[in-house]
Amino acid sequence: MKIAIFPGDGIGPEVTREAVRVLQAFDLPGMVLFEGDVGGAAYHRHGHPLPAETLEMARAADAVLFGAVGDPACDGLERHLRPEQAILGLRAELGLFANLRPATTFPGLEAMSALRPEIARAIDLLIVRELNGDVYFGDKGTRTLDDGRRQGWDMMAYAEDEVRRITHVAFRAARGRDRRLVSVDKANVLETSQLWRDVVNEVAADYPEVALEHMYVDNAAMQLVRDPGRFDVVVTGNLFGDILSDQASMCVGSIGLLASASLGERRTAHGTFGLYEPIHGSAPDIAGKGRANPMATILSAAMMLRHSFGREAEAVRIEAAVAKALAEGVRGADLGGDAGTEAVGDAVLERL
Ligand SMILES: NC(=O)C1=CN([C@@H]2O[C@H](COP(=O)(O)OP(=O)(O)OC[C@H]3O[C@@H](n4cnc5c(N)ncnc54)[C@H](O)[C@@H]3O)[C@@H](O)[C@H]2O)C=CC1
Ligand SMILES: CC(C)CC(=O)C(=O)O
Ligand SMILES: [Mg+2]
Repeated sequence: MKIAIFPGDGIGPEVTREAVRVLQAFDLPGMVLFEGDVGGAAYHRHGHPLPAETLEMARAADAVLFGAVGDPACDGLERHLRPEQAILGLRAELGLFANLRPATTFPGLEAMSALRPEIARAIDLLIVRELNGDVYFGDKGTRTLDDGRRQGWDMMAYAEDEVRRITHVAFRAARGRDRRLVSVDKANVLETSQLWRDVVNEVAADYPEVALEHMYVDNAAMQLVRDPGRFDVVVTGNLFGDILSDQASMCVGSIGLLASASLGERRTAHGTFGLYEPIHGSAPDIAGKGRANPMATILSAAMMLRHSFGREAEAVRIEAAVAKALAEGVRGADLGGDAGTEAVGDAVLERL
């Protein structure tokens, strides 16, 4: 059980610390943790956001626990040196194409949702976001047009095999849940999306037991707040999945609650190699204040135990402890309370 810990920037180290405490509480046989530099922290120490030794560390591990990257002091750097390149680079280099982002209502937390409690109560969805393609990884640049105006451009593209493999992941997930899949695209405008839709329809033939629906992303954003209960599994591209998952977090109550698993094809002794991280970023506005909610990272550690180590029982214990803490009124500042990062970690540990 080799776990690479990459805390990163801003609140990354604060929330990762609490998740590590939870992992260590199980005292699992053979669990080894080693820590590496990523993001702005790595740039300041090594001159690069994803140093070669960090990437090697990830390759040598069975799983990676990732905090967050992003440092306003680095916003002026050339793009390839910016902190965000660390997470993009890890996702690409490690072939982590499937990003699972579950969003489920916690009993007792309905009033914290940005939606009305009776609407929030029904949320139990899984966003399956493609993570290795789309406009995030296309060629990009800025150029000067003939008339002297500057133009920024980013290439959006998906190859059919990229769509096919993430669609299979989503259908398999739907098969194990409520057998409803919504594919989100913008096929009325984008060629990338038309191909996406065509390939999803082709793959659907293998899963007749799953009800498939296509939805344009603008409508999906609206439906997500109108009636989130209508969604079971959502499959979508990198950009749309990024945006919709932040939105889903506020339907649940806070971005500090949503975990994620990024998986590829590499197998470990007990599951799939993966990178596990909260869906939020480095939150520079609250960094260093001990106010970040570590629950999303703690729940990401639970996903790690489940997907990379086959430790379902321990994963369920963590998820139950978080749910219990929330049900018993433990609230970070993001949920209108005054429990600090460490106090939230303590509350989860006490309920394990
Ligand atoms: N995977 C990653 O490492 C990601 C990195 N980023 C980076 O993070 C930096 C900040 O980006 P933002 O757009 O501000 O997004 P963000 O997710 O870091 O923060 C958005 C808002 O949510 C709050 N927030 C986030 N996590 C929280 C938590 N655990 N507890 C309580 N409040 C929390 C923040 O205080 C802020 O007000 C940028 O450099 C961005 O590129 C953003 C998203 C993902
Ligand atoms: C920082 C970005 C590269 C990605 C992002 O916002 C995310 O994965 O949620
Ligand atoms: Mg995001």
